[in-house]
Amino acid sequence: MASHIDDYGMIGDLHTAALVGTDGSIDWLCLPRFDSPACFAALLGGDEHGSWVLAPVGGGRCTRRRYRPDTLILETEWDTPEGTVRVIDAMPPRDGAADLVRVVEGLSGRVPMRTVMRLRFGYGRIEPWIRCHGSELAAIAGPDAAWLDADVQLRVEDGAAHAEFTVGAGETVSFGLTHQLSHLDRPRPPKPVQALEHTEAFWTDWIGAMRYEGGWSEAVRRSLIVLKALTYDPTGGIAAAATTSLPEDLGGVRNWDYRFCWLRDAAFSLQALLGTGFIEEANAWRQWLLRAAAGDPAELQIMYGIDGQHWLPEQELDWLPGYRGSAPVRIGNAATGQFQLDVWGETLDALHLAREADLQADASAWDLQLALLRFLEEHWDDPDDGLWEIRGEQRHFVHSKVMAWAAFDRAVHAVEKFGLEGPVERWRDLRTRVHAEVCEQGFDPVRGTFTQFYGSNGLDAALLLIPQVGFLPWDDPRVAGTVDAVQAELSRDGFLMRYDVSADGGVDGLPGEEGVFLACTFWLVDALHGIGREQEARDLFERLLKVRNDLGLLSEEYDPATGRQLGNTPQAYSHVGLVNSARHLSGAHPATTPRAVRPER
Ligand SMILES: OC[C@H]1O[C@H](O[C@H]2O[C@H](CO)[C@@H](O)[C@H](O)[C@H]2O)[C@H](O)[C@@H](O)[C@@H]1O
Repeated sequence: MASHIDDYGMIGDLHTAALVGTDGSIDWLCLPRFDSPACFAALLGGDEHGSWVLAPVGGGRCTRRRYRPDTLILETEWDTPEGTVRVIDAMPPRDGAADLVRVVEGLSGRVPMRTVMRLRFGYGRIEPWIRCHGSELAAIAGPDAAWLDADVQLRVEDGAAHAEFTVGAGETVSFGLTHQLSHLDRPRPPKPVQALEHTEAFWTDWIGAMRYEGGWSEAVRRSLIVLKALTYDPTGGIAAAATTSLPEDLGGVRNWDYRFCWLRDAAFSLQALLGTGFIEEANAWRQWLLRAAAGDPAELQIMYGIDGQHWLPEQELDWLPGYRGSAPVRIGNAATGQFQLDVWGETLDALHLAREADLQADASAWDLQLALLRFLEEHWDDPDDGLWEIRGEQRHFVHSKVMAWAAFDRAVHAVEKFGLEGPVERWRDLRTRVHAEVCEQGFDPVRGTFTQFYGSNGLDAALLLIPQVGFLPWDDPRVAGTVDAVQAELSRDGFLMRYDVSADGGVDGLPGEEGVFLACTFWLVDALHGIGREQEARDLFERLLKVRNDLGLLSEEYDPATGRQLGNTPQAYSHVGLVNSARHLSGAHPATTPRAVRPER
């Protein structure tokens, strides 16, 4: 059975990521990219779907683990009756082919170890043809080929590579796995020790460019490393998470594929990266966006593949039973075809933020903005599916309209502040119209709160963003009323649901419940801080920090009843929330002045 979601640590090479359990088992790895088929898919099934165990013979949970400071190198240690042993796992930044290195270090005594590497390509379905000679193994099936080089003799049994060995204090035993497309030549095998040195230098150098001097620095650094690790380096596209189909409702059907780039999530990531000085990543994402969204603005999708791919059809993998029985397992995402009005606002806001942050001028960015605005002028008053991607009836979501307001507002500012050309009078009028409509139809004066959609009985956590985007000032009584109402109706043990799944007769059209949404709870931190309830904001932030696993990782959701994380992991949305809340609580420089804290690297 797969481990608890929060028992997994991530290693990655800026093209893909692997999840390593506290038991030393790698249960998830898609090769060669985040969105490729998995070759280790035990996360969504059992060992028969592919995994790689490297642990003491006695097995069990490790005694402790950590990332090497400021890196994505994972060190897992076991104290056993025979001695203490450490397994170091890393994926060196890609240099041609994908490498995964595992180095066993004896720390004391002599510890008997075992490894079983069961490669199953095609999401656990395809057993490769394996050849093994001594300490080398080659596996091939369809488009995939992989090679394992070990310091110990390997044997093949039951379609998997096995080895048993003993490691003494001061000794090391290394394993290097390389993947390549099967029609290409075998790449050079990794040299594990040099690979670790290279990986360490890469990450420490990268995070060394951070310009953030506020509180909770350790947690912020870790979250930024996660955001970087979820970025597909060749294109700058940012994956929403490293996994598919980890359930929002354990045992339920709310299982989705997050290995794609949502414009919304990426726009939030951009705020966090710009706000901490990472200009290059912001620039790369903008270029990704300009390529992905090129074409007819009416065809703008809410998400694309990490390379800008448009077609992401949703399919169910019926041979995988799902994480602890949470079926179906889905790949692709039908939300791609949805109309989510807020995405125009978030995209235009992100491009505006980039311009304010002085990112190298790019004329095509303004051309894209103009095209998006032309579409928005015609469609801002259409009902949509909203940012929660409901699969029920389309509605006039308040958050969507607020983001349409933000889009017109940023357009007006672009003309006023940067002298760009556009129909500014028309945008000013639209800005006023949208604002008036939202205040009239999206606000319930009896309850003193904005509502989830026009005429709704329900609320949603996205209403907390109203003052953040500048739609109303923090001291407006309607803001305080909304914060109170959202907190009262959507809190579970102090954490926030994104909406009440039962309100308005089941707004999302899906069966089952779900956990509290971590990004939304960070928004509550920001809202409490914004309306002056400082201590409450800090206390909630501290509680959220405790939800992180021992490695500082957050998935999408959390179940306060079991104290376990839920949903895809690690999730950019949640880590962005952490970084932005830390920045807000620290009074750090706004995202628009990233160079203000320290000079550029
Ligand atoms: O449960 C409903 C929806 O859940 C997913 O969407 C959520 O994740 C997205 C990526 O982080 C985020 O942008 C969105 O706001 C979230 O609601 C899922 O991808 C959808 O298909 C699903 O309908």
